[in-house]
Amino acid sequence: LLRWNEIRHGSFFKSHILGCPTIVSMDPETNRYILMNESKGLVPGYPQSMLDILGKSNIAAVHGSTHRHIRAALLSLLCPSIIRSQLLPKLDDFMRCHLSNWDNTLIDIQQKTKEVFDLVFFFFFFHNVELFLRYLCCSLFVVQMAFLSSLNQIASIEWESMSGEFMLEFFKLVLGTLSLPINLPGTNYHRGFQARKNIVSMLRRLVEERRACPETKHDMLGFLMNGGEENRYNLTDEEIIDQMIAILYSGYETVSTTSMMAVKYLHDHPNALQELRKEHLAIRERKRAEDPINWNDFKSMKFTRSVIFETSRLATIVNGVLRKTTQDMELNGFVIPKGWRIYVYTRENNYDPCLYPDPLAFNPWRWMDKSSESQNYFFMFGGGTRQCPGKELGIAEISTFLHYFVTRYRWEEVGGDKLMKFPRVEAPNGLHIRVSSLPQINKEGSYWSNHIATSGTCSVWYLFPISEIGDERIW
Ligand code: HEM
Repeated sequence: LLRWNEIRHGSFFKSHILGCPTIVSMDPETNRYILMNESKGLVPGYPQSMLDILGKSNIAAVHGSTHRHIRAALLSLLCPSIIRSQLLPKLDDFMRCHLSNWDNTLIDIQQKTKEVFDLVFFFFFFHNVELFLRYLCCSLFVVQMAFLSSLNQIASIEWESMSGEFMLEFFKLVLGTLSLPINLPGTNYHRGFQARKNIVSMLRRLVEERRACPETKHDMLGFLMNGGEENRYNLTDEEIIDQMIAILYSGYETVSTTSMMAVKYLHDHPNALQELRKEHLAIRERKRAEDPINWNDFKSMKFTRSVIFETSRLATIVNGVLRKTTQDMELNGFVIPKGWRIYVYTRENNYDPCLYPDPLAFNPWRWMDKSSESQNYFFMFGGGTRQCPGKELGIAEISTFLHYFVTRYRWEEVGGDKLMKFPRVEAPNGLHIRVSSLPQINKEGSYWSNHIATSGTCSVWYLFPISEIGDERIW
């Protein structure tokens, strides 16, 4: 067996992360072994600040039978039948509404995707959004929202600014999880911890209000509280609250950044955009303008799924995952002492030419063969018993966003915006695009050109027969 000071580079080496001795593993085979063998003592090893702020019942903080129990509850919440019957209709409703009025605008698509995907979780969690907002009024923002009486009366601007306030607390929490655990006023950790307290007390009162009311709400919170009809999972209030935070935290940024990067890659690869648009226009052509996309439509989006995988691979939205050893153990010819962290660094695997020929090319077609998703080193959503339970929901969210985006709009980049891929994917000054409407097609096969003129709130539409225009929607 080798000593650690003999090896400082290559695909398996020692470093330090946040003061802890950490092995960085980039070897696909070793990474697979680590992810598949939690039961041998390779448990999640996230930093103390993250565990403190996300809560001790959080799914990433628990192991063994507790993990299995909580994971089963989350999986039942995020499973295909719930996505099909409950989440997809909400998603459609939400995206249809939020992706309107972008015509002739200059937008920062990074900012927009963040806003859109932050808000979407409120719709999933809180069936009765009005109740949630009233609740927030009582606890945080007494004056602003007191006059609201029903969801229909909530102007989207007010709704957005309200949830914006909640998100401010949530952003502090997120920053805190990425800081050194020094609990002094002014530190990110301290602010994050305070934000956790605020969020927990709000959610606790919400859970208590729900308990006091006999009616079961059919939303994520209702499901976590009741485990479906038969109360199968029986989570404590603390566990429920920590899982709500876990879901918000895990879906935060992963989905919005993948969407932003998909928009970027599609812009730079017109062939891929053309193929994607063809797929989505074919869905729209089977429907009336007001028809939502349903499960069958979602399942038919094969090229869209490929675009999402290729975007996750090439941009590498998640660089890797952290584990720690619960005992001394041998790994890859080395003895790793108990308590050391292992950074299962999957970024390199995404650019391995043996796994992905011409790895730096954006080529969604490489995913069109269904078996590519089940290859052994596909780690973009993790692996083993910790594989992302939100994978299918994340894909459904991005697909619905892309559906309304590419069927309603065309866009061009303003240009000059910097894009960073490491240590995290972001556009430090935003990614600005100029958006214009795409001519629409109705079920009978005639186009209506997006508004020719707008006066106040009234838009003038003009119908063109297909024969006069030709199929100019697809470029
Ligand atoms: C493109 C979007 C997403 C990506 C790339 C992604 C990636 C990942 C990865 C790599 C892991 C493994 C973490 C580990 O092994 O320690 C993970 C776990 C997890 N993800 Fe996702 N995720 C995405 C979307 C979501 C969404 C939308 C949700 C919630 C609805 C979610 C909820 C979770 C949860 C709860 C875990 C922890 C699972 C466990 O510890 O058993 N993720 N995700």
